[in-house]
Amino acid sequence: MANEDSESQQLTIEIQPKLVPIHDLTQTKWRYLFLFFDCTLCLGNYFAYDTPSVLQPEIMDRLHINSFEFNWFYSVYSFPNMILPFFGGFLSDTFGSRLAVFIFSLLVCFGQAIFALAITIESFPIAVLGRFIFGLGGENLCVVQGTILAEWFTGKELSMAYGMTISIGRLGSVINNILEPQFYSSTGSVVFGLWFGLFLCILSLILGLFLIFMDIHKDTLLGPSKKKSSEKIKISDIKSFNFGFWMLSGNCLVVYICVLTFNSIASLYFQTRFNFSSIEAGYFISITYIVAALFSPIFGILADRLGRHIYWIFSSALMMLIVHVIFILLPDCDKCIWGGLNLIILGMGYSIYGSTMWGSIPFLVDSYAAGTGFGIVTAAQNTGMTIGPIIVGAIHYKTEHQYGYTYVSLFFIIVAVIGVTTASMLWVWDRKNGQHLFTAKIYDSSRLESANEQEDLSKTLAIN
Ligand SMILES: C[C@H](NC(=O)[C@@H](N)CCCCN)C(=O)O
Repeated sequence: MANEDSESQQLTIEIQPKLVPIHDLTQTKWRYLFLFFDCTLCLGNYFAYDTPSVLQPEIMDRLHINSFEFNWFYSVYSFPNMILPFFGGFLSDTFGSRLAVFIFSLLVCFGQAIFALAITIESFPIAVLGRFIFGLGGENLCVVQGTILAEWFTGKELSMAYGMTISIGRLGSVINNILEPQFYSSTGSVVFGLWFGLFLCILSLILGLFLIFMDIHKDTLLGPSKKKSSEKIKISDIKSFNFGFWMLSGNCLVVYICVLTFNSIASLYFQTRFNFSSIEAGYFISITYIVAALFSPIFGILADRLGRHIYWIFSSALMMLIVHVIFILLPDCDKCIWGGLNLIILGMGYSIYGSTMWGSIPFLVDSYAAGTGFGIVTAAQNTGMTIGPIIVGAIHYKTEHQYGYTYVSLFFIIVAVIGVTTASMLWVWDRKNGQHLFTAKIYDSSRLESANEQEDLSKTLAIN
């Protein structure tokens, strides 16, 4: 009997630290419903962002604009976002992610409504204004999407969760590429597709409201937040962000150039080098996003299981380098598929990078500064998205007559080498500074404190 007693006591003591309060929704299956709402938050944005590029000749025709003017639709989106996501992330840390979700979702809808209206009434300046407002909301919404997710998913499922958001987002891009030309061919007008984009943005906003309600409910069940004043973000805190975080931001800037900037020129690239028609090239360039939509969650789950985020980041940066070296070595050919196969490697590298890089931010900044962290990395990404196409365009313009795409490929190789170098520097830094990117330890002092409190409680129970 005495023996049994001590056995049951031992059992209680062993289980105690693993017990979690059932009123913490982030520890229940409800978190997957939350993940669903989080994934759909940017769906409308991903879809509508890519619409002009799919309907470029038709929109240019309708508004009587040239390709330089058309590019304004993308520049006014990316250029302000070299800075804005930083403020968006800061706003989300200061006033809370829920208010930020609401405001940025409204801006996305408002911007897309203005853009669709402008194309309907054939006004170029109003269309530019619409894209600007759409951009104000769009990138910031994706910042909050990442920030709020880090509050619901801890280290062991974080990369899977980010992988899912990329998967659904890029699915939005692929659906746009497929649906928009169909809408155009069946209605004979670009207008229907643009209003459909608004419908998706409103749908994302409505599902976003469910996400807000779930988050409020989570906090109500947990009781009042015990955030100390020292845990509130101040602008000056940015100075104390560690070297690893800045390396990750620089790495994001260059690696995304290797994927997204390349993707933006890939249609013409495939038509020129491999002699495909624009429709065939369109199919090819979808490969990168289709692979990303399929594989991002899978690589995310693998990274969650195995940890070692820094290995994944390094290998994906290396894959970008391999892809662009293959492209420079590949001879021009008539309708050969090698370029398409190379895009599968690019899509794989992108899936690994997207799910593990964004998922690494909470391992490098304190949780109360997560929004600002996501904002800075997104601002870095948009800097790449703004300068990358300008440099590539200039190189192509100057060298295409004599050298075709050789110098453009060389540029991508140099950028990929910077990607591999920054990933290596991040690796070395991480080894010397707690190995957060190796063991997937959340960089969050408040959670560490509560873990210590729980440990103390279990020790007290064991003694009693
Ligand atoms: C996850 C990552 N996110 C982004 O690139 C964001 N800048 C949002 C882009 C949405 C379209 N404007 C990604 O998609 O890889």
